Amino acid sequence: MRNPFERMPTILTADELIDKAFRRAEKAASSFMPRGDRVKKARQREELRIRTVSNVIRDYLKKVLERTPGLSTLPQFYQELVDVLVDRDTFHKAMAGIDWAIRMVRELEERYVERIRYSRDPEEMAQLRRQFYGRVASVLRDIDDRLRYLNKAREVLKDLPVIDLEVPTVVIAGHPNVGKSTLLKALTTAKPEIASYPFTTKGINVGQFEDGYFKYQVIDTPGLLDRPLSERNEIEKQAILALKHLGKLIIYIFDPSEYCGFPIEEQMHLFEEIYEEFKEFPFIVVLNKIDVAKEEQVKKVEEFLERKGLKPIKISALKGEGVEEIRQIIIEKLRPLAYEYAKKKIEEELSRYRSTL
Ligand SMILES: Nc1nc2c(ncn2[C@@H]2O[C@H](COP(=O)(O)OP(=O)(O)OP(=O)(O)O)[C@@H](O)[C@H]2O)c(=O)[nH]1
Repeated sequence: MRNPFERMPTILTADELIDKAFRRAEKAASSFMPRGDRVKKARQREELRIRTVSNVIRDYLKKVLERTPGLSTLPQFYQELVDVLVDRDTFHKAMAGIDWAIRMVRELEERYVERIRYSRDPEEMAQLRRQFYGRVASVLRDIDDRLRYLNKAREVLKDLPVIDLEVPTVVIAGHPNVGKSTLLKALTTAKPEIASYPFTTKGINVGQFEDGYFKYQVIDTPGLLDRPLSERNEIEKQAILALKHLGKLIIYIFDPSEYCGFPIEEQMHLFEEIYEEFKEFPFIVVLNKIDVAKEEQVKKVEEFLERKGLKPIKISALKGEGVEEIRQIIIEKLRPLAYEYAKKKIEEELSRYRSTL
């Protein structure tokens, strides 16, 4: 899966598009060798200008429409993210405006070509063509606001994280410096990809691993699941909501050694918030940095978790200890889902194949 907005072209402003179309028309007219008498030549040349302007504008606007995904057709995860970044209503209006402009330009083209065909005076033809230019320019200026809006939307939307939505996904949570990215690196084979993420200044880390049959994806979203809820703004809250449509399993990491800079109590508090927020999800609770943590620190967290009926896995992500156990639990919990996803994908491919027969 790629970012659905990746194919959107840069959106030109009305004036840029007008310029482009008029320049192309002049170029076409200057290399054109019309035949016949003076009147015929003038007619052909003016008609060519009008057709070229109309084609350039309509082709470009059609490309914009084709390459802009319909918001409601996007997977839920992307819809949630899009809703915080752009206003759906304005976005739809912008698309409708473009559609309207395409039709208007086409109509003007037909109308003015016809009028030029009836004219016998080259001066009048040039005047009609200039009138056509003026009317087309005014149609485009009418939608200038919408074009500009769409371009701004594109700027943010093209930076949405590229996440494979057809692979079951594990989301890592925990305070900064507890070892989230170290564990992600240890779990996933490929070097984690740092996808940009418009909600935080840091990128989102994405890595995958395979169990021989299926793929699993692990992501770490710095800035989202590493701070108390009260510190998050609306946009971040919405981004967390989006994570709920993506994540199928949460790995929560504690650093009982407190080397991360957050006291155990604070870590417990954050855990409670995230545990509550994602209560419908299976959790794997991890105590990291076991190589440097003191026994009483480990015990303190263990007792806290025991009261909730949870048994943590003790690891050292840095030394790779316990990582394999986590991998096995992920596989055990997500394999049925991985199987479902794979089956769905094969069925889709089959039906696409059948439709080509
Ligand atoms: N001793 C020890 N250090 C570890 C272990 N795991 C991670 N660290 C160290 O802890 C520091 C923070 O690790 P990161 O993986 O960057 O932590 P993070 O949670 O991803 O941090 P943010 O990206 O800021 O959220 C690094 O210096 C790691 O080398 C471990 O098991 N033992």
